[in-house]
Amino acid sequence: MSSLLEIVNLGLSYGKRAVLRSITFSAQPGEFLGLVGVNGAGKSTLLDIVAGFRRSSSGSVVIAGRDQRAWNLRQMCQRVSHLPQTVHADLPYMAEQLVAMGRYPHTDRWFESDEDHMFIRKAMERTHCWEYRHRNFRSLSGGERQRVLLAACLAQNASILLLDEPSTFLDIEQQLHCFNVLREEAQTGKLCIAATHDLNLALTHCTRLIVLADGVIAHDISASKAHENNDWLPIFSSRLKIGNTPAGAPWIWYQ
Ligand SMILES: Nc1ncnc2c1ncn2[C@@H]1O[C@H](COP(=O)(O)OP(=O)(O)OP(=O)(O)O)[C@@H](O)[C@H]1O
Repeated sequence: MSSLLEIVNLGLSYGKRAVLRSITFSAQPGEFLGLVGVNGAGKSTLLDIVAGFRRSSSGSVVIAGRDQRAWNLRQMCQRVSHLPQTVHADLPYMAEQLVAMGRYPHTDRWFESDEDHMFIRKAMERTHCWEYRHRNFRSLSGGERQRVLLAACLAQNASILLLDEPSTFLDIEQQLHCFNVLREEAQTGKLCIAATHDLNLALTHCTRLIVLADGVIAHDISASKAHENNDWLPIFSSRLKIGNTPAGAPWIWYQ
């Protein structure tokens, strides 16, 4: 199967400090990658580069078989959606208007089409925020805002979803729901990449873990086999242990 995303020898330095070095991996439609690593490991930087918001110092990003720089902005936004780690909370829009912005790459009209409305409603229902579609974004709680922003990403209907800590601010039920929705997106043939600090959410929902450490990919492992080799765990903490859930899935606990 051809790669939807191919990253080759990517590097980024700030002055003399290399934040990312020799990052190389490819990913296929249907994969759900958990991008994990300690604070400052480079997760957001990598997602930002793939989204086209930051320029790498070296290397290349190939999206759907074509160098990222060969796509124009609209074409990029049709293919890649990005949920940033932080969004200004004072955006002066209703929740539904914000989600509608996810449709902009697909429309050249002033008003949204029936199809746009279908995507907007479906996305808001999936992230459980349709009921407050008429609320001002500024008036929503942190978790309610996060659900609206995730809905905007889904409404964009891009083939690659880049999500920077998508479960931030969400209660436990909504964290599980969020990762379930992303897994479902991947199962429809999209590629989801989520940066997260929740290793168990990643292990139980992602297909693969990319572990960043000191600016490089320290481990690239199948989530379902993550317990077969626990070399990657001490990167996070010496207090972590890995075992299995009653259903046989990998599970981490701390001492
Ligand atoms: N504009 C910048 N100038 C200098 N250093 C930067 C800049 N932007 C990011 N960095 C550094 O790059 C490193 C990687 O940052 P990044 O935000 O990608 O980490 P992260 O893995 O997403 O971290 P976290 O888990 O804390 O969100 C950090 O050490 C950060 O301080």
